[in-house]
Order: sequence, then structure tokens, then C-alpha cells
Amino acid sequence: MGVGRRMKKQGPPLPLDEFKVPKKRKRDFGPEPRGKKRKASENVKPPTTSRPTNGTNGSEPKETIKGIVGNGKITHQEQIRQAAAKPGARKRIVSLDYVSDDDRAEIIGSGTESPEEGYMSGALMDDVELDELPAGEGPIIEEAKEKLSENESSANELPEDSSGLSDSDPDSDPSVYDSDDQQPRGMFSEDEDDSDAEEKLTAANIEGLSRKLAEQQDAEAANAQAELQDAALQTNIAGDGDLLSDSDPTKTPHIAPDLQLLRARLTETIRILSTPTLLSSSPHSRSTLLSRLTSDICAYYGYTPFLATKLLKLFPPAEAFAFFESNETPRPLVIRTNTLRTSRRDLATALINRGVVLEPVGKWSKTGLQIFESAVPLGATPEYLAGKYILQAASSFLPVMALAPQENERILDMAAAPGGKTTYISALMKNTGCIFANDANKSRSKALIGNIHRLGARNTIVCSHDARHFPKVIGGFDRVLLDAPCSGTGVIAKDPSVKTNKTETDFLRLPHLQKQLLLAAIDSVDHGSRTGGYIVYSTCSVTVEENENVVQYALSRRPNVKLVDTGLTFGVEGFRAFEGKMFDEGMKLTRRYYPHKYNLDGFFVSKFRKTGPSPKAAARGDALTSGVVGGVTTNGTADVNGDGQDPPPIQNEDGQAPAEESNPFGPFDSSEDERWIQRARRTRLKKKGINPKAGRSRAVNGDANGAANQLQKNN
Ligand SMILES: C[S@@+](CC[C@H](N)C(=O)[O-])C[C@H]1O[C@@H](n2cnc3c(N)ncnc32)[C@H](O)[C@@H]1O
Repeated sequence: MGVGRRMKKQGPPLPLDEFKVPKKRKRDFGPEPRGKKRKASENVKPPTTSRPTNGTNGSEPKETIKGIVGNGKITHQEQIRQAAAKPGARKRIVSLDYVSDDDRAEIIGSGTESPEEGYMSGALMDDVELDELPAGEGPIIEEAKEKLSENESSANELPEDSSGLSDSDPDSDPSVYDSDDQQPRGMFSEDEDDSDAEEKLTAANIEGLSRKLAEQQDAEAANAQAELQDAALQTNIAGDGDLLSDSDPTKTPHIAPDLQLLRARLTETIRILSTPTLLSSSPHSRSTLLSRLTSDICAYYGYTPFLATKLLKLFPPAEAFAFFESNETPRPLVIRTNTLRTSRRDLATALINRGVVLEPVGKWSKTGLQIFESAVPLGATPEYLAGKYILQAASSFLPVMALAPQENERILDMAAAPGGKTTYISALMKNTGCIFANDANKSRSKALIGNIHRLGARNTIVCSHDARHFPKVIGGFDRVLLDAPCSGTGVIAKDPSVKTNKTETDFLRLPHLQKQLLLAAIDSVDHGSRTGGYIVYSTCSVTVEENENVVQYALSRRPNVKLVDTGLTFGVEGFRAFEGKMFDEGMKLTRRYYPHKYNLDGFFVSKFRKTGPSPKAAARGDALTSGVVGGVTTNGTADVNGDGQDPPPIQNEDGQAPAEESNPFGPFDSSEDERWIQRARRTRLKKKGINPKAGRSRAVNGDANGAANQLQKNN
């Protein structure tokens, strides 16, 4: 696995650089000119720069020890001492913060001589600078430093055959030259002849020489002009030097745009748009520049004008550029520890021993591990097959963290497949209570079932309904998660087809569905829940239509909910106003996540608290007829009844249990259920050595509490 920009830490960012405008795309400019010489050390990949250190965006490499997880709790100093004392080890010291605060442990690396393996396999904590170590560790640290510098210097010395080229073949590898070196002068070199010739110059031949020079210059100028014309022909970009000239390099069909020039123009347009003084003095109007920016974004990154325009509206120009740029690089690979089966520390140990290089995803998550390198396929390790982890984008943790499910609650995951969030909910509930994991798509539900089994989530019931019909199916939940189907504009790095396949219809159809689903989610919650009464609405899209608009719609149709704090420690506030439209004040409690800010997929998370019962029509369990039909409300205002009751868990439109034919899971037969309940009760009593009939006879004889009292005593 390559290591690069994508390996930045995930989570709260460092302050943005000025404009956060990324550097030029790397282009292959061909071999370096021969005159440019580099140090031998430049040719060697520095052993410790391939992984950025915690939160530093990889700016400064630090020395750590390739690690294994220690078994017991040892002090930090002890860890460092052991690490430094390890003979022959490549000295790289790390400490651990991936473990929870109450279970802090240490990781010490076993050594590796290989400069390529300069990172600790599974560097699970911020690296510790040798220079920063506490007093008393001096000699050990010095020894460590010595070894380190030995390793460093040996890494920087080019072995003779390291490039496959000998010193006698410098032309083949110009990178081994130092810029301060003198070019070797042969005893009979041509240079020597030249200098002789210079010495022999006389007034008579100066004129001839200068004429020759002039001819050479003319020839070079002609060549350069020909090259320019050739380039302009190929790219259709006028070579007049005015980046913002009216010619449009993106518009001529069948000709590839010059990406370098496009990028230069993009940055220049953004610079002008972001600087009021430049904008006022520019010959081009703001709208001209904006439309130029849009067309250049489309040409450079491959978006449809429709989507580029939509996304550009979300950010100031410079930030929009950073957003588009971050969509070109994948997000880091992350796994979530399944705490139903293992701890993060044990999982990290096991994976490190398999050659996986990893690190905690960030202080904000106690279960995520960011993978830097892996010698094994992560979807096929014994740990994976044993359900000890799931491959899951870090952004997907956020809605579940906002939901904050409690033990023994009843939770509905309305759109659950393939189950990343369901299984996380289950783990947080420690397999207690009950989760209804629903997804309308039956084939996706297979993956949901697979994950539930693999990860050992035993408190989960899988169902496959159109979630808009909840709570007709079942209601009265303590919490509902609606991770809604969406356009995916937050995950373009993962699915670049979004750039071109989303149309205006999608941004009408999807919000319509999302609104229906959100109303159904609200109506499925028991507002009187003693522990909950919460709804989390999330999407992996960044558009306002699918987020703030949907939330605002729900607030207007369901005055019995209000927005509350998500509890998430980072994230950009949702829009309070957009394109002249004002949103609810609580919208600032919603959270937006952007790839360019957090190195996470784009995401939106909002959390509602239900404060009163839902309208009667909604209580009958069909959001389609309780506020939204064809995107238009039928009743104008929300009809909140004042009886203080939420809908009972299962009922039909007429308040009866669903009829057999309309219930895909068979009839809801309460007498049949009663039979099973009694049978389970008898078995339980028998197990405790209690005669179940004794209770019944006492009940018959007037002791109503009979067996129940006996059971309670035994408990
Ligand atoms: C964003 S994905 C859910 C991802 C899931 N929460 C997870 O973490 O693995 C959206 C899901 O909504 C489902 N879906 C779409 N329309 C639905 C509907 N009307 N009712 C229920 N589920 C629906 C899709 O099948 C899809 O699996």
C-alpha cells in the first residue's frame, strides 16, 4: 500500500494553510537536466518519512521503534528504556494512546534493520522524540541515538550497487551528483581544448565567433517558437500569456485541455476572486470569473457543470478548490474494532504480528485503527473472519456516536445495509436490548445479515421494509438512526462516477425520499422513552438539499421534535442560511464533515429529540399520508394530537393488529405469543428448581403473585 497524502491523520484538522490551495499536480517533466545534481542522500527514501506522525500531516519524521504490543502495563519510561536497550534494534520509540484512558498500555517495537520499514508496525501512539525524553534516561537514550545515527548514515550511504550503476557511469544516474561537486575534468577533456581556444582568440576571430553565437541564438528562438505553436495546436490554448484571456481552452471538442495551464488559471481565478482589491481592479467581472472557474473545474476534474455549480456554492472559491482536490485522493483505510469480540489493543497486537502497520484513527474514536500498510489482505485475515473488526470508513462512526445508544434500549436502524452502523450500535449496547436493522433492498440485506453474524451481534432483528411505512411495522423505539440513501457527494473519492451521473432529478427525488423517511423515523420514536427519544439523521452527501433542507422540512412538519447537540467533538456547523433561505437556529447544532478539512468522507449528522407525540395520521404509521405526498403536504400544518400518547408498537391503520395477508412476517397473534411466553416462563422456573404449577395453583387459590414472588425470592 502506498503511503502519501491520504495517510494524513483523520479528525480535527490543523489550521488550514492559506487558502488550503493544494500544490500543483505532479507532472512528469522527464529526466532532470544533466546540469542539476543532487546529493546521494536524496536518492535514498528516508526511512521515517513514509508515515506522517500524529497530527502533523507528515511534516516532520520522528524516530520510533518498530513495535509489538507489551502484555502488561509498564510505565512510559520503562518502555523507552527497554526500547533503547534492545540490541541491534532500529531505534524508534512510540508510546500508546490508542488504548482507552483506563487501560493505558505501552507499545515497544522490535527492531528492524530495514530502512524501508522505518515505521513501527502499528505505531499506536504519538512518536516520542528522543530529545524529549525524561532525565535519567540519558545513557540509554544516547546509545539509542548513536544507533539511530548509525542507521541513518548507513541509510544515506548509497551502496555501490544500489542503483545498479557504478561510479564510472554517472551519465546513467545523474542523481548521485552533489550540486557542490565539481565536474570531473578529464586530462584531455574537450573543456580544456575550449579554454585553449579562448586563450588563442584574436580580434580577427571575435567577429566570426559572435556571428556564430547569434546564429545559434536565432536557431534556438525559432525552435522555441515552433514548440510553442505545436503545444498550442495540440491543446488549443493560446500562447498569449494572458491566463484569463477570453479564449476558452476547455471548449474546443476533441482536444485535450492542457492540465498545467488549466490549473494555473484555476489558481489565478481563485486568487482574484478571494482578494477584493484584485477583484475590483480585474478587467473581468465576478460572474465572468465564477463561470470561468466552473468550466475550468469541470474540465480539470471531470464534473458535470450542474454538479460543479452546486458544489461550488457550498464554499468560498479557495475552499471549493481544496474540496475538489481532496476528492482526487482516497481517504485512509480504516477498520473498526468489534468490541463484542476483542479490544482494540489485542486486535492491534494481532494485526501488527501479521505485518500490518497501523495507528489509532484519532483521539475522537476508541475503536478505529487507521491502516498504513498491510502485508496481508485485510478482508481475509483470521481476525477478520473471526469478526474482530470490520472495514469501515471513519466518517461512518460519527452517526452512531451521535446516536449514543444505551444498553437495553430498543433501536431502529431504518436503512441498515450492509450493517457497518448496526453492528457498531450493537457493540455499544454490549449485545443487550434490541436493534431492528431494516433495509428495503433485500439483496443488500444479505450483506447486512452476513456482517451481523460475523461480528456476533446477537441483539439484532433484520427486516426488509420500505422504511417510509414505519411505524406501521413497529414503533415505540428509544432511538432511531436514519442513515439515509443519498447522492454520495461526500464520497466522490470512493466513487468518482458521482461526478457525472447525478442529475437535477436526483436532487429532487432523493430529498423527497429523505423527507418521507425522516418523518417516519420521528414517528417511530417513543417520545416518552426514559433513556432516549432521539433520532439521528445522516447522509454521506454535502448538498444542502439533502441535509439542512430535509432537516428544516422535518422541523416544520413535526413541531414535536427539536434539534439537539450531536455530542460530536468536531465538525463544521450546518448552514443557518443558504442562497437567501434561512434555517432553524438549531441548525448550528448539526455537523458537516468535509474531506479537505478532516480527511474524512463528506458527511452530515443531525440529532433530534422528540418532545411530544406524533400526529394521529403519523401514528397510523404511514409518512406517505401524514404530511408528504408527491413532495407537497396534504394537511398544511402538522396535526399533533394532545393525548400524550405515542403509537403502540404494532398496529394497523384502523388500530388493529395487521391482518395476515398484509403482514409479510405472518399474523401478529398475541395469543400465540402468550403461549410462547408462558412456555419460556415455565422453562425458566424449572431451571431454578421451582415448580411452575405451584405458582398457578396458588394463583387459582387467590395468591396472584405466586410463582412470580417465588422467582423474585430466588433471584
Ligand atoms: C447509506 S446506505 C446505508 C448504510 C448503512 N447505514 C451502513 O452503515 O452500512 C442507505 C441504504 O438505504 C436503503 N434504502 C433506500 N431506500 C430505502 C427505503 N425506502 N427504506 C429502507 N431502506 C432504504 C438502501 O438499500 C441502502 O442500503
